[in-house]
Amino acid sequence: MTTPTAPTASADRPPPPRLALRYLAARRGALTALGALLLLSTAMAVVTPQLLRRFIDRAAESADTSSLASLAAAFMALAVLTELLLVAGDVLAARVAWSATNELRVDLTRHVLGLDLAFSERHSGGELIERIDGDVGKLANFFSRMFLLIVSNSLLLLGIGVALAVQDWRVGLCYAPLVVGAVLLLRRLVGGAVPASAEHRAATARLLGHLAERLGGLEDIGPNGARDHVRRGFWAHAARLLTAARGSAALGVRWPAAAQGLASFGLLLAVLVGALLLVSGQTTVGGAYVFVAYAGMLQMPLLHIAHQVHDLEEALAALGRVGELFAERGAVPDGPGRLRRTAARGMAVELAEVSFGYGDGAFALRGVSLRLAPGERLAVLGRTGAGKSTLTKLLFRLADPDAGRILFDGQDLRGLSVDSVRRQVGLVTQEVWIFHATVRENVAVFDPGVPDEDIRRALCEVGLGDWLERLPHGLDTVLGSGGVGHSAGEAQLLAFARVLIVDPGLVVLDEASSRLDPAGRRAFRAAAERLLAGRTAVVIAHQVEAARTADRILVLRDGEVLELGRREALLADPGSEFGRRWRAAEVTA
Ligand SMILES: Nc1ncnc2c1ncn2[C@@H]1O[C@H](COP(=O)(O)OP(=O)(O)OP(=O)(O)O)[C@@H](O)[C@H]1O
Repeated sequence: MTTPTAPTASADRPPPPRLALRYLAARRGALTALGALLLLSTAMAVVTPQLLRRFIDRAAESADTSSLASLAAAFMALAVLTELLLVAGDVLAARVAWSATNELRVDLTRHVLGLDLAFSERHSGGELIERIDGDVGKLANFFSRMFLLIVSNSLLLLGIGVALAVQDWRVGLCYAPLVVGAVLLLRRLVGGAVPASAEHRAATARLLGHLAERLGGLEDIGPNGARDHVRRGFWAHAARLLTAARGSAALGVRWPAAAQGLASFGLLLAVLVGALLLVSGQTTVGGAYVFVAYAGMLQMPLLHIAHQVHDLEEALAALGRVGELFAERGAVPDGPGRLRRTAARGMAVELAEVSFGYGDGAFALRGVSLRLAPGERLAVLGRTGAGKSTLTKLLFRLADPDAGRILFDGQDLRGLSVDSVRRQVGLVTQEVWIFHATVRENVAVFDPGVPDEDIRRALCEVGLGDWLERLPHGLDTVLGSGGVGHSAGEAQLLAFARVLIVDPGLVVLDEASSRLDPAGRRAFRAAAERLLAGRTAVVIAHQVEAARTADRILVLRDGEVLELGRREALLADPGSEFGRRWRAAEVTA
């Protein structure tokens, strides 16, 4: 049986390096320019102490002031140029980082939006925000200059070593093991901090997920006295986050401290060696200065390399998580075709021996067969758990049947793209999501191609004409949190207007009016009549009253068809369950 709730990671997930290459390759030009800038500033960092050395030695030899002045001018020009290169590098790196991470965020968001209900049931909103924004944010440095910094700082270390060895091979000899030892030690310390930092991020994601979920249910939490429980949950998550953050911070400071210690040790060594060589007359004051200057410069590339390696490990972990998210597939595979409607208004709908289960061994629907001609209206009744919403999910192609077929206008849904099917099914449930956006955007669902006239007409048709008139800025009025409020009934009618704009071949109303009061239900019914007129429709309800205008009735029990037939025929049948419930409800047809 199909398991729409099971994770559906697939084997065609792009491995992290390939995923990264896709975004890096698109920025080849900027990255090459950035590499050139970094190389140039590295070369300048190695050359600068040599200029100073000459200056000091010439000054000690009491050389003429004009050559000293030109050396000083060259030094200043080099310093200014170095700063300019740094600024240009920062600007370029920020651009690359922003454009690459934003592109990745957009791609990820689009991918997540294309996934199905089962996916959103498995992941809380807070967790997804952390993955789409938090994990991707970790990649900013990776995309812009992580590798370039590792390379340029390694080159700087090499350049310092070569410059020292050229000047005095004995100093060069001391330098090499010091640097190799430092890099190995830092590598160990940095590696040790990575699991703690991963736990820190995971604890953050859990807290955000918890908060988002509880905030979503705020309306139910207050009246039901669950505030203390929510507060305790928050403290428990926050306490775990604090422990993880402390652990990560404690390990995170070890390697910068070690790098600083090593650099100080190198500086001390350089001062000693420089003093010894100077006193023994084997080097000049300028030469001794260069030893000390290069030793002082050691700390920066060591810290940078350690930092970048740390970031690289975090970035690879983040890339792995991003890759996992990209690998999520909907429970329903796309078919090769696109749904074609054969009539202008409603579609013909057919279910042939449809069975479906949620993977727990039980059937939610079993052997359901029915046919609806274009424009026919079916009311689906049944007790709780009878399989009504499961039928909705299959019609909206949130899942495919385990056995049997569903056909729209004679086309098997399995052979069609999911998107083309969902475009032809207008689904309204009791949960209507009103976006914090204008009325126009809410009705057209952000499609800028929908003319205002169509939006106004749709709103009037569902009975929201007067409501629109009263809005302070008409279609430009912002709804949702912080904007103009709306009732549950108005939200339902807005959902109807959305369906009218899309003009689907099948409309499914799933318990859509169950939260409304009698007045709201009357407005709903009137709007539903206008919406459903001439369209094929499936109306799912607990209340038998919803079958008042239906052509056909389907009564489900434990996933199986208990009764199916034309409404009048069932009403005329004294043994009909639907007829019995209809009479019990004293509804007049
Ligand atoms: N996501 C799910 N995972 C596992 N089982 C599910 C899931 N959704 C529904 N079921 C089970 O499938 C069966 C049919 O459920 P369905 O939601 O279709 O019933 P329903 O008629 O719509 O009920 P209600 O009127 O209460 O909404 C029930 O036994 C239910 O427990």
